[in-house]
Amino acid sequence: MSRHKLVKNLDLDEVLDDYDGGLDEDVDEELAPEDREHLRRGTEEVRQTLGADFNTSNREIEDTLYYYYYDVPKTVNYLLSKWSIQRYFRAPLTWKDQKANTGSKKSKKKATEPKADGKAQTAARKKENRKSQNEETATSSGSLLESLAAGSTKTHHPGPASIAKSQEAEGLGRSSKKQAKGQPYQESQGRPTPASSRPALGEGSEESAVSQLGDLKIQPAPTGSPSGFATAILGLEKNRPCFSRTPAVPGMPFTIQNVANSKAFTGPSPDDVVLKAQSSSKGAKPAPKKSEKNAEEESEHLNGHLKTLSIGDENAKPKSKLLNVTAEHAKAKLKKSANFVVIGHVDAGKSTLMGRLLHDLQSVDQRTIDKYRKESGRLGKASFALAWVLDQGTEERERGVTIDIANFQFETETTKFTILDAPGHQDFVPNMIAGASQADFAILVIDASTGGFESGLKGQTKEHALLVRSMGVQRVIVAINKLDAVQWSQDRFDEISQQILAFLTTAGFMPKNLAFVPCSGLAGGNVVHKATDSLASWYTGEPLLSLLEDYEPTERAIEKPLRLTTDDVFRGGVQNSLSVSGRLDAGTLQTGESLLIAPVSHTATIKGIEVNAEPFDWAVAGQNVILHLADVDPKHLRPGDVLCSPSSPIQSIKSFAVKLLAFEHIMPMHCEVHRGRTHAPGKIAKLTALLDKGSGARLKGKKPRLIQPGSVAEVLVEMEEAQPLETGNRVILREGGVTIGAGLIK
Ligand SMILES: Nc1nc2c(ncn2[C@@H]2O[C@H](COP(=O)(O)OP(=O)(O)OP(=O)(O)O)[C@@H](O)[C@H]2O)c(=O)[nH]1
Repeated sequence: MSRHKLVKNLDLDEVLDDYDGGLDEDVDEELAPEDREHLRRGTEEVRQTLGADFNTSNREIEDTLYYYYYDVPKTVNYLLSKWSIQRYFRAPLTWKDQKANTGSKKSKKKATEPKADGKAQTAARKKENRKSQNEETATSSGSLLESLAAGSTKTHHPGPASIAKSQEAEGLGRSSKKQAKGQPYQESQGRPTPASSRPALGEGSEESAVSQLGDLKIQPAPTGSPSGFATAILGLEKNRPCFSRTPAVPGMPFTIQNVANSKAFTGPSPDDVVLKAQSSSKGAKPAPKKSEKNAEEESEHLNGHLKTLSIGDENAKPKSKLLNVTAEHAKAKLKKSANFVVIGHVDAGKSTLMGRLLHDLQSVDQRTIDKYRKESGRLGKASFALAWVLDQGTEERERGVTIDIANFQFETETTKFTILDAPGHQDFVPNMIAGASQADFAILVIDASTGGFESGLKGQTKEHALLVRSMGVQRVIVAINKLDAVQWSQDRFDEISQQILAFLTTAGFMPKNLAFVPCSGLAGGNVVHKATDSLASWYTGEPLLSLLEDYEPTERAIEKPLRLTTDDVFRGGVQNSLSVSGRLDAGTLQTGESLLIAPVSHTATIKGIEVNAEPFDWAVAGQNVILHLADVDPKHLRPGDVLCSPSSPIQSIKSFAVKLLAFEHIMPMHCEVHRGRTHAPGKIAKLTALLDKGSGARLKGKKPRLIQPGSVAEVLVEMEEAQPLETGNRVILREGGVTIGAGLIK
């Protein structure tokens, strides 16, 4: 994960408090040589992107880079947004202005507080900030409205304070690095064989999966701890008191329709700021153009109106419409939707393939791709231009490696798809697990180039396939990629298909749920359109896109008790100081409904719901949602928490029996228990019994002292802290950066 993604956790007020007009001297001193190098290179890149005419100081660029953890596109976006706001209001605006105007109270406070006691100040501020968060959001909107009212006389524009506040509300302002570590509350910034012979995608036997997995000869995963880099960014530290979260999907995971297109101006335009404030006020509408003659009279009239306007108490308890959600869902006849995870060994071409898919579907325009081509060319990585559509982080781009799950939505005539592009590198398997936990099916990308397939087999190809199967994924489209690199050789395709088919069937996948397509993400053959290269004419089957559309939705657990595992916690905008995202695992929910947060047992009320970025009154199992919450302190919510109904709560448990497929030798040992995007420390306390791979029955004999890789067994896992887990949940056990087993809680 790129460092800037952690910045979502930061608190603007805290930074503004501390901000003295440049990088603090102590921060400057703290900078490691690589940070200084990041700053230097980032500043050069920002200057190049903005052009020689763009008027800003190096200091300001450095500050912005620092805030965005050296993310150049975000820095450019911020500076451009700021520039457009300044131009709009024709008043120079600096962060010093922002600070002076947003917090004279704070400035005074700061003057009287000794800087030496920074820690205490920070803690106090955090407490105070949390307490007054909602109040401040409303105030910021209020001050903007007041400015608008005054502005209608054409003599007064919102001052920098309002702008700064609205920037803050929209995540445009600076934040502090300090709060990044371990703070749960975040500021949001923010396909086979020819068609005739290809088997149809269908259902597989769930029970047989774990047992069939047992027949496998599992390639031992490379041993050794994750790199320092991975440990730092994945938060793999031991002894955390509760589930810690694998790094978040960048931004708000299920609202971004087109990340690439949104990059140019991610901040709101001045018009957006004004319109948002107008629309959030009760009944206020943009005023029509007025004639000079009655402008004054009308502006007074408008002032009167605006004085009566107020932003509603965002914590006011929303009323439930008491809908029968199941009936509403049946009535709505929604387009089918599916999440798919893209897996495979590092550099198999996963991101490039998805970039190609989006490009050919025109979800990303040619200009953006050209820009990426130019920028990646400058880094000597021109071949990664398509991958950049999904790999948005600076480190990801510089290293040419996907680190975190990238999330992207697109729509065809028949289906709304969410891509979960998983990292292939072994250090980032936890992120791949996070993606797989939300997937309906998988695309397994295989590098067909000479040596590429073979090294993938030794690497993550098999581990990824086993992990997705262990997590309940039954359908796999095998994209045999980079065929352009082997002259679209049919022999190569057949050889790879046979080997992968044999492996996947042994791993518990049913052949009817597997499909194979020869393709090239880089050249574009058989992705959205059929390959035009004459060397590929032997393939008469469908391109990848058609295979995606063949997906038949499975039955969702709508009738079961509500379960939503939160994927992200963030500030969802001016009116929504606390929002969460995630996929509904089971049940239904509606606006006004009360939720119980597990494991903390606090309640919250649903103030608003977004499904695939559109407002809805309800949502059902299987949908990706954003919930805007009221009646809850942000400190009670962490990514990975489970939201449920107070009438059917999930229990938090400290130990559980799990039917486990061993990936490695297993004995009583420490392990990390991964569930979706979270993981927590625990231990395998007891090896209860070896199980028959076919029937799952306990094998007679002594209790095992060691479980061999490939065996299926029942083991007892004990957690350091109670966690919301229940029968039927799937968990992955890892130790020292290696997956040791996966299974189903009994
Ligand atoms: N010849 C050829 N090269 C490809 C193709 N697809 C990807 N590549 C190259 O393979 C390299 C890795 O591509 P990525 O898309 O980043 O691979 P990835 O699987 O997403 O990598 P990670 O997510 O980091 O595991 C890049 O240099 C691509 O240009 C292809 O179809 N043909």
